[in-house]
Amino acid sequence: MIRESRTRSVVKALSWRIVATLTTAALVYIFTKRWDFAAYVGGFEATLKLMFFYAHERIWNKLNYGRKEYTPKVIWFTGLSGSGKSTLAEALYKKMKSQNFKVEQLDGDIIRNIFPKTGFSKEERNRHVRRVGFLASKLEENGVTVIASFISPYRESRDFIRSQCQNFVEVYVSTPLEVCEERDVKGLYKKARKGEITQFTGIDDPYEAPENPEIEIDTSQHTIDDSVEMIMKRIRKI
Ligand SMILES: Nc1ncnc2c1ncn2[C@@H]1O[C@H](COP(=O)(O)OS(=O)(=O)O)[C@@H](OP(=O)(O)O)[C@H]1O
Ligand SMILES: Nc1ncnc2c1ncn2[C@@H]1O[C@H](COP(=O)(O)OP(=O)(O)O)[C@@H](O)[C@H]1O
Repeated sequence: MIRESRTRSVVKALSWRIVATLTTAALVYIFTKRWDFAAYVGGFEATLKLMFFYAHERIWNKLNYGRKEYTPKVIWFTGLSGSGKSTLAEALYKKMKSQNFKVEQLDGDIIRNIFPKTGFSKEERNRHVRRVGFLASKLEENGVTVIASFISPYRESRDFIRSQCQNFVEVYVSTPLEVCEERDVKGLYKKARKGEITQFTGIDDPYEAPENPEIEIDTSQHTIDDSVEMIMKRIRKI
């Protein structure tokens, strides 16, 4: 959360005072043609209004009227490879960052590049997903909203993360397999079909779709911007 410091209030008060007092002094001079009057009125006005402005700012800082409290969340994108998880996560991250949310992004490919020995067996995927989920819950505990994008194909590991988090928002990116395969962003579906890679989610490895996700998006039906707007709208209510 961003708070106005006392110094910022003082600097704002000063800068505004200079502009406003010069205006007042100029008006007094225009009406009286007296530089001494203009200087006296300007001087008194500046001193009094500086004090009042500071007091006004500090009083408003104590009032909660018109302030909305935002609770941090773990926004978890799950879905097949190529479904659009990373694309949506990145767009949402940029949008939230631009609105000054305290937000962090975690992506399957990036984590796997850091820990390249992570495999794709059920045990390895579950271990990897639970580890990241635990980290996400710690970030959330400390006020950071986490945007995570992992295939996370098994319900048990997603449910584990849900149990660790205060506000878990499961976003099921339900783009059909045929569309993901058609996109084949990294050429992995082609390799999986040829048998050059095995245990590929959706081809020869399972994907357990969420039963009650907070949000479901099929990216073959919605643009990136619409999807991000949909998520933003939904998370404001959670
Ligand atoms: N066998 C197999 N199955 C699925 N995915 C594979 C596989 N081998 C490599 N890749 C690439 O690894 C990315 C998935 O990593 P994740 O950490 O998100 O997967 S998981 O949650 O542990 O299931 C995934 O990235 P995305 O396409 O962004 O999902 C693939 O590029
Ligand atoms: N509406 C959409 N939303 C998200 N991605 C889309 C959309 N339309 C086309 N795409 C494309 O689909 C691909 C999805 O890839 P990616 O985000 O890496 O998926 P994943 O992280 O699920 O593997 C990207 O090349 C993206 O540009």
